[in-house]
Amino acid sequence: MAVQISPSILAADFARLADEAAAVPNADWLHVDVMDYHFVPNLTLGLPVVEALRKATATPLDCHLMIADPDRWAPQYAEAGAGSVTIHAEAAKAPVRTLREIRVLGARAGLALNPATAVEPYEDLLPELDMLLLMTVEPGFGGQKFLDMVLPKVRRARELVRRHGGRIWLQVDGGVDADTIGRCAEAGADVFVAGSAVYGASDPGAAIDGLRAAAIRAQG
Ligand SMILES: O=C(CO)[C@H](O)[C@H](O)COP(=O)(O)O
Repeated sequence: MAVQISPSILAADFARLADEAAAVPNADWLHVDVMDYHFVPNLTLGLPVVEALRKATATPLDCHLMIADPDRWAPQYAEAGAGSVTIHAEAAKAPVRTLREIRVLGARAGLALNPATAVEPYEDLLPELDMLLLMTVEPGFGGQKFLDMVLPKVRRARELVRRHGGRIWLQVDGGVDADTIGRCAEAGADVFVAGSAVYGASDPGAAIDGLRAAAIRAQG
């Protein structure tokens, strides 16, 4: 599995987002956390910022919608130029329709699960997905401690994905750093979101290289 690193701009300087995007030329994606004060107790950014970022960087945008009504808004993020749009299973009321709309609009379609949400009930949705995101913290804030309890679910998700042809990327998000990324990779994740571990480092590009090397080592 190819390792991909998606630095989260949640940990970047919001006053200098174009510069912060330019500081990670070796990133596979830029992870954009959209929060609405409803699905999570935090507020970040929305469509205008995604549209501006799209013009400011060639790095594809990996938009993670932590919002209460993803069925209404997700297609607009695809139209705004996001390369990937992920909706939460806990929030979506019509996930099949929404995931299909995301794909029709040319973006990759992702489904996110909170730490306490089991993956098995969503097996039938796998054909609609390009990526499954397993949260390794409760969504809402950067800088939280990685939840080891999610690792068995990462293993079970990898097995489900394997049974469905292995095409779907398996992303982990929250508390991913040089210490925890190896455990995630060993459990079967292949796309790694890292906020503090990248933008909290003195050299964000070097931090990405270090994370990528650690994940590849753990894959064996
Ligand atoms: O989705 C998120 C929080 O809801 C963030 O992407 C995530 O927490 C990344 O930040 P860090 O690497 O600092 O934990």
